[in-house]
Amino acid sequence: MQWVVSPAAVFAASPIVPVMVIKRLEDALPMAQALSEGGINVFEITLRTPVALDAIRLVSEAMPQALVGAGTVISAEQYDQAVAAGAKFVISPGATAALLKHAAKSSVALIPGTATPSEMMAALELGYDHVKFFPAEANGGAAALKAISAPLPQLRVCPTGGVSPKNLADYLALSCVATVGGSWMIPNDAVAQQDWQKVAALSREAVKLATDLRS
Ligand SMILES: O=C[C@H](O)COP(=O)(O)O
Ligand SMILES: CC(=O)C(=O)O
Repeated sequence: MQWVVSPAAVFAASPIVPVMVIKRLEDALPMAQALSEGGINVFEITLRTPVALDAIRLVSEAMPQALVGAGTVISAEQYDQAVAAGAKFVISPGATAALLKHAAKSSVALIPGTATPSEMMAALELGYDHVKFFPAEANGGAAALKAISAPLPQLRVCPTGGVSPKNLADYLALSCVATVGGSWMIPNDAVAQQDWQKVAALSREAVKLATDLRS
């Protein structure tokens, strides 16, 4: 792969990758700044809203020191749009052969979503050794990931979907888990009220918890 920023660098940059859904473009920068104030400088801005690409562009330009990525990328066309907007990495909920092959030719890394040994093996066959386990809790949580990853020790995994302070310890205890994805530090009510202090405080608590659990 000829990726400028490796998935390993993304995983190493933060113990938590915040999954961001931005409905109002005006929220993009304050949300990213609040996460950063709390110690999180990797952002997954999901292409789930019409303003997502503009948000990626805005945050990338305003916060060049941060690693701004795109999430919920499910097609090659969206991949190219995210890259054009400035995404430094791309995350997908799934792992189609078309997307994996497209991203292998790109300069921007893809972290594909996988949920089964077969999907992880298919990703490995195409050179992907950093994947997401999605949706983590609905697929059996840390116990399932522990069992699935045992025969695939070369994989580094970011569990996402239902990860919270309650189960963070179980995931971080697994040797395959380098970082987790989650949205608990960006609750919908705080975003609706533009309560960025709350987002910053929850981010700070999340980073402290992850750091304490790892030490
Ligand atoms: O689709 C949901 C995202 O992966 C984040 O999941 P979460 O809200 O359970 O953390
Ligand atoms: C679930 C997730 O992380 C994504 O939509 O890419």
